[in-house]
Amino acid sequence: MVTRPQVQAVYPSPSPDPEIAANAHSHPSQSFSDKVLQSEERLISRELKVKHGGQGRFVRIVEVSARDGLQNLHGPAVPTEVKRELVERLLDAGLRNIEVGSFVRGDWVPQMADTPKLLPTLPPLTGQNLPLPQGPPSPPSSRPESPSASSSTISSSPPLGVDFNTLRHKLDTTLLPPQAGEVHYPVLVPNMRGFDNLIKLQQEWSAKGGGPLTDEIAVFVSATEAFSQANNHAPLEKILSSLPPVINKALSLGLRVRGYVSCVITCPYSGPTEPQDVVAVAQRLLDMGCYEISLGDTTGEGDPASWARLWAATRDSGVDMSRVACHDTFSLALSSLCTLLPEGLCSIDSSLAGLGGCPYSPGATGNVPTEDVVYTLHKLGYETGVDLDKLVEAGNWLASTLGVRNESRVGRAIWARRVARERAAQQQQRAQASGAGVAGKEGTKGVLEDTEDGM
Ligand SMILES: CC(C)(COP(=O)([O-])OP(=O)([O-])OC[C@H]1O[C@@H](n2cnc3c(N)ncnc32)[C@H](O)[C@@H]1OP(=O)([O-])[O-])[C@@H](O)C(=O)NCCC(=O)NCCSC(=O)C[C@@](C)(O)CC(=O)[O-]
Repeated sequence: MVTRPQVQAVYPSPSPDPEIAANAHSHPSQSFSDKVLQSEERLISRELKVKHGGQGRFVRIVEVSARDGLQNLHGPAVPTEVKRELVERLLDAGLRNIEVGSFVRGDWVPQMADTPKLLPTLPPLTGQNLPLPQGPPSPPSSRPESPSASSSTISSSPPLGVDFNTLRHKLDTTLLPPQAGEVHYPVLVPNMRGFDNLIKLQQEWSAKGGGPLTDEIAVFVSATEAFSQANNHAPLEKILSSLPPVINKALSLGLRVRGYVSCVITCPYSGPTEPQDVVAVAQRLLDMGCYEISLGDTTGEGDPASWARLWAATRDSGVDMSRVACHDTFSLALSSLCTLLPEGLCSIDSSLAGLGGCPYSPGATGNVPTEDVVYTLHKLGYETGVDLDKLVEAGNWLASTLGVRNESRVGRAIWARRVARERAAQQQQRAQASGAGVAGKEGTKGVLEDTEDGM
């Protein structure tokens, strides 16, 4: 019998900079953002508009902070309202594939127990043609709207009241494929019981006139026997043979099914994983009807060499498995991703502010921070459809709200610069108001130079 491991909180809870915290709590469409929008200095990512290497190729981000990020947090349950705002902020930043929760046992993973409560509160799925941050207005959705649509409709007005078309920061949308605008809210489903709970919820919601709550489930399997026992509480073969009815039922109801394979590089209990074991499990999931497989480095021990080895094995199998979920435990996630990008990596699972970990992989940190991934991709000339500035705002808001450290170095750096600029602008205003314009300008110059030089 496998007992639930005692895992210490992964994140310390430092007191965030009060000024940063105050700004992080402000609504993105409110004064701080407005001021920044007016500032020529807003676009810290302006220098990213290079086109080399990636040649503008679109790389999809699957954002997992609301599920993988929160599932491991100890202490009081994160309020459903915070999760809802998180999803809205992610949508506002341009993310479209947002994993929002799990239908697992609430007593095993308490932070996911409110998933049935959360789903009906989210901006309704609009299916096709949700406007990208910079895209043209979309036609009205033909799908039925949820009862909450009047207060939270994203097809006609974006969730945070931001008119995307007025944003000065324009991403190069000409390079984004049409499906980049589609919203998906995948939810983790371990077994038929979990799937039945989802369907029951949908039926109750539909009876009230609500629309689809999700169009995607994700099933998860380990590449190793030991992790299957720890995570799914059953032997690997038993889990694999239990999934076809779940997947068939989901497909028959029009849901798409994503497959996760965990521990693709190493297992916290059995050591290095053989690439052929990963390929064998992934192949079974694909044969069952999963539309894609996310290869999960659960322990975060992957490096460019081990990923290259696995990549070669998946390629030799003749099956496309070019989607990965790297935890960043040993800080090599970005290096690994950069190695895989020229090899055809097309989708990356990542977590806002690097939030997360796995309850069954002691010491593992969260998925690689989304801010760091987006920054790197844009820098290398790939497109994501994501507004880095808004993402950074969301990451700082999330870390501050939860009282945890923001694990995104990009997020911290960009936010610090913005705070410094804001401070400088305030100093300048004060100096001008007091009639000391020249002195004020000199003071501002000093603040900006200090900040940029210091990073
Ligand atoms: C897998 C289970 C559900 C099996 O749970 P179990 O207890 O082994 O299931 P069981 O079949 O023995 O049933 C025992 C009781 O649980 C109930 N039950 C059974 N299933 C469910 C369900 N779905 N929801 C609610 N209740 C459920 C079931 O109905 C029964 O209740 P009773 O009849 O005695 O009253 C459990 O072990 C569990 O919840 N584990 C947590 C797994 C988890 O969430 N892990 C973290 C996510 S995976 C991950 O993070 C890795 C990933 C995906 O991110 C990739 C990567 O980065 O590596």
